[in-house]
Amino acid sequence: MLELRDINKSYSSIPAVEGVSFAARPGEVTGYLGANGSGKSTTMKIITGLIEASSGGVFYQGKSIHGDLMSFRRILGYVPEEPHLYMHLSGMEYLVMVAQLRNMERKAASSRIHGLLHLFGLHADRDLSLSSYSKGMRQKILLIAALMHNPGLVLLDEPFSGLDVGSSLILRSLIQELASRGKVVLFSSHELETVERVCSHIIILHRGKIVADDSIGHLRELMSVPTLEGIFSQLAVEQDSAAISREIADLIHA
Ligand SMILES: Nc1ncnc2c1ncn2[C@@H]1O[C@H](COP(=O)(O)OP(=O)(O)OP(=O)(O)O)[C@@H](O)[C@H]1O
Repeated sequence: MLELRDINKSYSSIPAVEGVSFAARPGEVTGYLGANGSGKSTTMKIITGLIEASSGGVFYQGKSIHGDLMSFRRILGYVPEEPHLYMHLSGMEYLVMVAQLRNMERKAASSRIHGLLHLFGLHADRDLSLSSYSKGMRQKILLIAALMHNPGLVLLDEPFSGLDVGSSLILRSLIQELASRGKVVLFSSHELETVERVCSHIIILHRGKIVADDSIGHLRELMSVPTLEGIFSQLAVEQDSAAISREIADLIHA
């Protein structure tokens, strides 16, 4: 189980996340939702140890991740929202480099990489440089890099970004398959329809604070709203979309 206990993070004394505590359990897909700037990526980076919380702790299987960050990272698979890829490398070279950094056995890693490239439809492009890949192709490389070592904890920050319909359908099923095999899966997305289909449990952040932590079914009942979009709008959307869109159209029309 992954647990966050009272996480606070400020940038130049401006709070980005405040008092964030939740648990993500094996076998469940936990959706992490919130408007732009609500603190989702900040939380994800704190879980990976990429940035440090101002206070609070992250625990995996009951132990602080900072006790042995290297071992924790070996069981972690992370797809970042804003990746830093080495664009001069080919897809294949990049994945081999990631496998080496993870100390994966060379032959086993190679056969796993070839297999995953085939399944993600990228095998024919494996020797092209990442700079020539489309956004969706790069996203698939990031997914392969995050999953090829069979991580126990899977963190996906906007994983559907750039994927076409067919690939999104595969990823949807894959996320559920990974959870059903006992992994802890935490994923953030703005695609509420996908979240509604895939997640057993959702957490909604609003301005850095958790405003919901429950199953979608229970939230529907509690709030008497039939859809996740309705729940999200009540808890985390403050503006009147129709009024703003009219103002934008008026402004450009003037
Ligand atoms: N490196 C940084 N320096 C200063 N402020 C930051 C930094 N990174 C994030 N923030 C601020 O922290 C807050 C939360 O940002 P974060 O990227 O976590 O939001 P998010 O929920 O992932 O948003 P989005 O949906 O747009 O990706 C925002 O107010 C943002 O401006």
